[in-house]
Amino acid sequence: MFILGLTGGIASGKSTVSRILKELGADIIDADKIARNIVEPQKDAWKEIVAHFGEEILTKNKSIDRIRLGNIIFNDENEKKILESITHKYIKSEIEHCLSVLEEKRIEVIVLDIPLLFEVGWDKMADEVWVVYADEKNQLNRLIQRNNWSKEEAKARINSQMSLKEKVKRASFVIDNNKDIDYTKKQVSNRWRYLRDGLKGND
Ligand SMILES: CC(C)(COP(=O)(O)OP(=O)(O)OC[C@H]1O[C@@H](n2cnc3c(N)ncnc32)[C@H](O)[C@@H]1O)[C@@H](O)C(=O)NCCC(=O)NCCS
Ligand SMILES: Nc1ncnc2c1ncn2[C@@H]1O[C@H](COP(=O)(O)OP(=O)(O)OP(=O)(O)O)[C@@H](O)[C@H]1O
Repeated sequence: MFILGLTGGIASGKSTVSRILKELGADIIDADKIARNIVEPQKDAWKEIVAHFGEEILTKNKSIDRIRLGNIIFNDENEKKILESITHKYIKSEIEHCLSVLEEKRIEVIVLDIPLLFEVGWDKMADEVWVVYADEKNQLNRLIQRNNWSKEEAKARINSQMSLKEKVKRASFVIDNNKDIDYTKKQVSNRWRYLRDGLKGND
């Protein structure tokens, strides 16, 4: 099974590219979705988070208040490290579980959509890595617009990640997501076809 890592910066367009790949027939593992599942009330990660951050980060129905927790960790590097040391082990084992299920189904290519692929060192799991790139201005504007954040809030999130330029340097392939969606679609479908043709050639 060929593992394709898909990453980028916050709001650079990973979900957009992931949607395009799905339309092309790809199977996708979405780390943000897994990160939400593992912190549901009463699960092990939820218990560890509440033990450290306290009940004040819970909503009335006991689920994690993501806005409150985000405000804490994106303004305090140490608290961010603590949250990651709790959640990443659960996220990794769920990804590994998904991979083993898909391996048995004889899926040819699996896309791992992981925002922190390089930061956490999970690029080692991938056979090649695609980075979705948007320049700083587009990334900031799209983030402000999508999340309704101030410029400062958006900048704090962007700065909490490895710089997108550094990710581009480490990429096997870069998708330029600065123009319209059709331009992005063209790059993705061409490279997807190239990848699939190469795999067929190896049969
Ligand atoms: C802090 C939390 C509760 C904020 O939730 P919120 O709903 O506002 O954001 P969401 O989870 O949808 O993430 C949006 C984007 O933020 C960025 N982001 C998330 N966690 C981190 C992090 N630890 N460091 C840097 N960027 C991050 C990613 O680009 C992600 O795509 C949440 O992001 C979280 O639990 N993060 C820790 C788990 C993690 O590292 N997730 C990333 C997937 S590996
Ligand atoms: N080429 C584009 N032109 C205009 N808007 C775009 C383009 N690509 C993405 N967007 C918009 O920018 C925002 C961010 O895109 P998207 O959600 O795909 O990013 P992401 O990298 O998955 O973000 P996150 O890291 O938060 O999960 C969305 O509101 C999306 O609709």
